[in-house]
This record gives sequence, C-alpha cells and structure tokens, in this order.
Amino acid sequence: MSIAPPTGYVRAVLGPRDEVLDRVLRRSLDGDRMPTIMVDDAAGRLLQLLTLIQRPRRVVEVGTLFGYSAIHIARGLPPGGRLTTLENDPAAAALARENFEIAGVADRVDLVVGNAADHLAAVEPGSVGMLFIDADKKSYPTYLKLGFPLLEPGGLLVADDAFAQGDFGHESGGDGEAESAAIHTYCRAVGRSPLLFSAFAGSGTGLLISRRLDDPAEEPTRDTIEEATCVH
Ligand SMILES: C[S@@+](CC[C@H](N)C(=O)[O-])C[C@H]1O[C@@H](n2cnc3c(N)ncnc32)[C@H](O)[C@@H]1O
Repeated sequence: MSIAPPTGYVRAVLGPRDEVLDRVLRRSLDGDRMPTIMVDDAAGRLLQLLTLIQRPRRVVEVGTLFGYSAIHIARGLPPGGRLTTLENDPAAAALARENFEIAGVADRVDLVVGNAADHLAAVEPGSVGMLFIDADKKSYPTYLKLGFPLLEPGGLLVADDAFAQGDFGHESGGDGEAESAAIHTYCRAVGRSPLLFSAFAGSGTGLLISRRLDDPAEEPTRDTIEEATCVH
C-alpha cells in the first residue's frame, strides 16, 4: 500500500512528515497490518496545534487505533499534561503502545483497553480540557452525551469524520447509512447547542471543533447536558 505524503504547497511550506511519524505509519500499515483509517496529516497537525493552544492538563481520545492521532496530541501537551486514549481492539492497542515508545511520548499517555463508553462514564465531570472523538461512528451521539459533562469550562470537543457522511465503507463493520445518520445527529446537535460554539475545520474527512461555553462554577445537570447536546 502507499502512504501519501502531505501534498504540494502544504508540504513545501510546512515541511515533510517527520521521520518518527513516517516510521510509525510504515510499521503500522505495511502489509495491511492495520487499516488506513487514522487522521490525515492536516488533521494531525491541527490536533497538535489545538493542544498547544488549549494547554489542557488532561485530554481524552476515543479511538486510538495504532496511536497516530494520539502522538500528535501528546506532542502538543504542556508539561505535566496527560492523554488518556481508549481502544477496544487489543491488537491495535498493543501496536499503539509500541508506537508511543518509538515516538517518545509513552510517559504522558495512558492507554485504556476496553469499551470507550464504559470508561467515559467513569471519568470525573469537568476534568477534561480536550476530548477527541474518533471511534465507532454510530456511537457519536452517545459520546457527545457522555463527553460533554466531562469537559472543563472552555474545554474543547473535537470530532473526526464530520464531513464523511455516508462514506464509511472502508471501516470494518461499517453500516454506512446508520453511521452517516449518527454523525449527522452529532453535528446537528453540536451546531444547535447554546452551550457549545463550533466550527468545521478542513481535513480530508473534516473535524468539527466545539468549545464549551457555560459557567464553570455550575455542575452540569441533566437539563444542561440535554441543552448542550440536544441528544435526548
Ligand atoms: C478511526 S480509528 C481511530 C484512529 C485514530 N484516532 C487515529 O487517527 O490515529 C477508530 C478506532 O476506534 C476503535 N473503537 C471502535 N469502537 C470502539 C469502542 N466502542 N470503544 C473503544 N474503541 C473503539 C476501533 O477499534 C479503531 O481502532
């Protein structure tokens, strides 16, 4: 399989993908070891930039795969910041662990193997500075509902594949229509929420980036969660 480099102008200006990322991609994708469903380079850079701007003490990622997006996020963390990344496929998780060592970020990444929703339900509300959603598409509305209360005031909620409606055939277990509908539910809910300010950002498949706006002093209640997520 081919691993496309960052193209043309972007590559000329920002430089090529660095050697560590190249190595991680090659060892993870060669021989179809893992599917090519990680973020693209533009989204990876954007995740790193958002992390650098946000300076979160804690980031949670839903969907690790072999750790490509996680490496970008981990690279952007401030001193003492930690990333918890959630993955239910033990083989992908094992490879991600190796990749975190190769990338020199293993000291700031906690990888949890299991069902993401179960873990999110146990995270302390208001403790997460950035939540990145990039796992099973049908669960995006569930991740929004579980994830919103976890965000600290001003926390960022980032969802991958926000533009890829109906085109998930390349992901295993895909049921394109239901996945597309779930993403659309997520995007509409986030867009309507008075407690989130959102913008789409360009990458191949699109990121939807949202910032939590409500009062930090107030614990989210059932009402505020429903108002924020518009998922009932
Ligand atoms: C699109 S890939 C993640 C790509 C990764 N964020 C990146 O860009 O490098 C989605 C991952 O979510 C995992 N996943 C799917 N459903 C899950 C669940 N319920 N809990 C945890 N992980 C899940 C899949 O095994 C897969 O590795």
